[in-house]
This record gives sequence, structure tokens and C-alpha cells, in this order.
Amino acid sequence: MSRIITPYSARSTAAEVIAGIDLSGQRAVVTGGASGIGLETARALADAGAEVTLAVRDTAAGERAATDITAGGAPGKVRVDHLDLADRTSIDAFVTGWTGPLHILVNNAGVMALPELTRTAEGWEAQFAINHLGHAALTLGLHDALAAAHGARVVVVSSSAHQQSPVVFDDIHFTARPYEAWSAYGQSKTATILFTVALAKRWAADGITANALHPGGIMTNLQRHLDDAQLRWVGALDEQGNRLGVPPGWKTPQQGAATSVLLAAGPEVEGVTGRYFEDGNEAQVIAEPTDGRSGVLPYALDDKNADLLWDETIRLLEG
Ligand SMILES: NC(=O)c1ccc[n+]([C@@H]2O[C@H](COP(=O)([O-])OP(=O)(O)OC[C@H]3O[C@@H](n4cnc5c(N)ncnc54)[C@H](O)[C@@H]3O)[C@@H](O)[C@H]2O)c1
Repeated sequence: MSRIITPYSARSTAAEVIAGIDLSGQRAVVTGGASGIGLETARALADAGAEVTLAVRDTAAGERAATDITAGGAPGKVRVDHLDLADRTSIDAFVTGWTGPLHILVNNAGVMALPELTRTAEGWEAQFAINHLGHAALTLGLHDALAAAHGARVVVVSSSAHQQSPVVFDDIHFTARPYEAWSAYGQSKTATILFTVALAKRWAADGITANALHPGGIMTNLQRHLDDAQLRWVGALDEQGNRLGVPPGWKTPQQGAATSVLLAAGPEVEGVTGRYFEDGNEAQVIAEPTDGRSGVLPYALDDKNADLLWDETIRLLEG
């Protein structure tokens, strides 16, 4: 399989990717669509005429985002619906409330580097639960709606932080090993890529594609759990300790949303499934972790790991 290369780059914006694409008649869900990359993804899809549902924890923030998008003149209708990915009752309510086909599902919401070990009501480590398991429950619950769209696309916002950790199947929830924030975040993001690989294999017959991506480095609310030392480490503080809006080598939210929009709507990736992208192109498979900024490690695309992750995900969700 040759690597997929498009005309886009790290500097491309969501608006550039969506230009000329008509999504009228299509329906999209963007989780975490009230802020950051999700907001810009939703805006681009609505600009192309899609009916977009912002699936959000904070519906007041969602309404403000919807108003912001429509005030910009987007022709697509923007709806807001409550979704807390840490809460199974909320996910089930969202799924039950969905009627009709769903053409685009963007699993974008996420939490990063929680400083303390945090568990959900089920006892699951919170980043694995929100970033992976919650989205898995949502995606599985929406299967029939996706299949009904005949050509639906599932877009999974992962991260180059997958390079920080494989899925540690023996102790996913840090019951035996010491908690470490970046390992937990990295593990959750590896899981999201493996889930994409598993979905691609299982749902191809339903005409559903699934691809994962790293959006790049973008200053958003995601960094709220980082202290000054960590912000300096990621290059987000200058020497005087001032927070930089777009640190060198980072992207704006509009650039950060470009690869999500490409995978959600771009003709360049029609029919493509089970792959991992960054900067608008399929990522290079790398042998060793880089500085954490580019490339995909083989363990995140490994078919056997994807099967293990799928089985464990179903076991936990049905448990
Ligand atoms: N910003 C970056 O540099 C960067 C880099 C790599 C990957 N990502 C990924 O991009 C995605 C979007 O992040 P962002 O940078 O726009 O940050 P953000 O904080 O603006 O967006 C994350 C969204 O997820 C939502 N969310 C968090 N917990 C939730 C829950 N339990 N239920 C429902 N929604 C919940 C938040 O409310 C927020 O709207 C995340 O998955 C993140 O891991 C971001």
C-alpha cells in the first residue's frame, strides 16, 4: 500500500481544505465541538453546508459556539446536544436520541495529562475512559446510523503522544504500576488509533471508513493541566515566562482542524480506511519515538494489538 500524499501541508487551514466541497444533505457529529480544534472542524463542515451537531459536556458553551459558527454565515444548521464521554448514561442518551443517517462522526474531544490518577465510576483511568472508551461506546452505538449513510466517515483525533506509550494490556488502568500522566495520555491515544484499525477491518462491509490523525501542536484548553515547567518544555512559554499564542512550530486552531476536515470530507481520501495522518498527509511509519512531533509507531497500527484492543473494549463496555 503506497502512502497517501495530498496537496496539503502543516500550514493548510480547515477553510482551504473544505473550499469547493458541498456537504449539503450530510449530517455530522463533532465531539468537543465547543472549543479548540473541534470548533474549527465544526465550522468548516457547517460552512460546506453540513448539518453539524456539537456533542458537548457544557451545552451553554456549545450554544455559544453554535452562535459563533452561524454568525459567520455558515449555511449548515448547527445543533447542540449534551454528551459526557466519562458517563455511560450520557453516551447512551445521545445514541438513543440520534435518528436517521450519520455521514461524518468526528471523535475529537479529549483530556490530556491529568496530573493525578483519576478514575471514572467504573474504576477506569479517566484518559483511557474519555479519550478511548467513551468514544468507542459512542461509535459502536451509532453504527446503524453510520451504515445508513452509505459511505460514512469516522474521524478519530489522536495524537503524536501515542509515541509515549503502547496500550499496556496487563494494566491499562494503573492498578499495579505507578501512575504517570503522559503514559496514561499516550496509552489512550494509542488506543484510539488501534480502534480505528479495528473499525476499518470490521465495518468496511458497511461502507464505513475510519481514519486517525495527529492535529499538530495547538495552544488550546487542552494544556490547562500543564504547570509552567511542562509548558516551557513544550515550548509554550517564552524566557520571561509569558504564554505564547502560537509558539514557533505550532499551529493555529484553523490549521489544527485541517487534517480532521480532510478526513471528514476530502475527496483525496475517499474510500481510504484504517490509516493515520498528520499535516494533511498519511504519516510515516517510524521505528523509534521521535521528539514526539511526527510519525506513527508500528504498535499503534498493529493488527494483533487492534484485535486485542477491540476485545478488551467490548469486554469493558459490556461488563
Ligand atoms: N492541542 C494540541 O496540541 C493537540 C495535540 C494532539 C492532539 N490533540 C487532540 O485534539 C483534540 C481536541 O483538543 P483541543 O486541543 O481542541 O483541546 P480543547 O480542550 O479545546 O478541546 C477538547 C474538548 O473535549 C471536551 N471534553 C473533555 N472531556 C470531555 C468529556 N468527558 N465528555 C465530552 N467532552 C469532553 C472539552 O470540553 C473540549 O471541548 C483532543 O482529542 C486532543 O487530545 C490536541
